[in-house]
Amino acid sequence: MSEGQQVYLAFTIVVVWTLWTCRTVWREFRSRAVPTALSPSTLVVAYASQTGTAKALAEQKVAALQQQFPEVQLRALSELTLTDVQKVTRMIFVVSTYGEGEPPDNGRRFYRQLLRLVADGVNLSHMGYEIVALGDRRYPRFCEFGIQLDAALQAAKAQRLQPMLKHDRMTQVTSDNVDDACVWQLTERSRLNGRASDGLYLLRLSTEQALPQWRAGDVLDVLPCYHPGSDAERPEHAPRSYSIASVPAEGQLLLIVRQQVNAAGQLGLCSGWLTQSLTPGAKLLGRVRRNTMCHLSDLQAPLLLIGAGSGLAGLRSQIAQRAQHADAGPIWLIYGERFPQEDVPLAQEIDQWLQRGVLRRVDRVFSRDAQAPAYVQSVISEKAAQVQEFLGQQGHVYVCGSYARMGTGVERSLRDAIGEQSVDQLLHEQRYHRDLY
Ligand SMILES: Cc1cc2nc3c(=O)[nH]c(=O)nc-3n(C[C@H](O)[C@H](O)[C@H](O)COP(=O)(O)O)c2cc1C
Repeated sequence: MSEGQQVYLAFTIVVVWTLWTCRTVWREFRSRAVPTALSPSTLVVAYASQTGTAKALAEQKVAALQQQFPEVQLRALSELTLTDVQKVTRMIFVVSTYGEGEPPDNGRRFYRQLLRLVADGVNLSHMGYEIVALGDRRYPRFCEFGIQLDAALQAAKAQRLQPMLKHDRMTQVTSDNVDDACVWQLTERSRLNGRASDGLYLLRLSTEQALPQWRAGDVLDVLPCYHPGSDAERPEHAPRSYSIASVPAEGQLLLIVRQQVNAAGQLGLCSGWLTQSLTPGAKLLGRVRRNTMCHLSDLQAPLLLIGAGSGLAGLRSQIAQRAQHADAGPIWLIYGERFPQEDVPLAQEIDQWLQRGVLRRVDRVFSRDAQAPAYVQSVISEKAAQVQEFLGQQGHVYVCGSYARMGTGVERSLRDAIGEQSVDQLLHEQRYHRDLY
């Protein structure tokens, strides 16, 4: 081969190699550049979901529609703007209701924006829509967000293509097939507080079946007052949900259950059964329910855990998950109870985690402390600058406990402490997780 031919060959190889690399990079870029742009022919299935049920239903819908509508796209409402909506001609909304008839966190911004545009006289008459609303009839405002969203879309002159479908959580769950539920055995139950009333209990459950692979943040739906394997008929009670307090790597499923007692002194149906009637060794039927909005994938990011009472369950599972990873990011735990002497559940374990460095910082506060009564909200307000510094740009907030007694107060104090915009950003970037009941 002459020198000229050699140079030509080398040149050709370099060009082909460069083109090939560019093609590969472009393909990779394109495959990652989701979501793809919306066009008038795109059918958008948009969900707003707090604990993942509406999201899962929306995913099922997209899978079912793919054959008929190849251009179907799944989006969280938080990923959509009104400009997007003005581009498409057909949408299906799958939305749950949260709080006291409010939108879930990832639907709030979109809804606020929609209301603003409606007030400005926006016209969405080019768009047809359907709403699938998820709710729970035990709440006074059943499926309220679906209803409000429908009213706003009507006011914007969008066309309702189907009457709204309302799913009641209880009928949905009870009519589900419980065959894929797991039979659990209560191996141990211990009392976590020393007070005469408001017993808080740790339940250890094991199973002879393969251990389900749940994730921190998931929930166990328990069928109350039913002993699997006995001849007794299955009672007609709706399952009760409990945040799972452990991770599968621990080899057991832990629950932290508050014994509920009504004004007449009667024990709560499921909590009374779990904390009193059920004897160790007895079996129960429970199914793990995925709570995808409470799954934390970024284990390196700072994590601010806030909770009170039995909310410790959800917080414990997040700590246990990070305890499995040597390089996990820092955790700051803020936990509230009532009495400093009697109410320090899992004290030993938490202190060990603190010594091992799994927890960076722990603040315990007590609302009935004679010297310094305080709620978790007070810690956020008093340590506002430290909260802001701890969270930085990547930090996640995880709140677990009673919605009425704690959830709304925590959000208010966070907004005061780190600013409206930062909290909206946390919500938008799905870094604010709330497992509230
Ligand atoms: C704290 C809290 C508040 C709720 N408030 C309502 C409500 O006001 N109205 C309603 O119909 N359902 C309410 N629900 C029930 C949920 O909408 C229902 O469980 C739904 O299936 C959850 O769907 P998701 O997992 O997609 O968020 C509430 C649930 C929780 C945990």
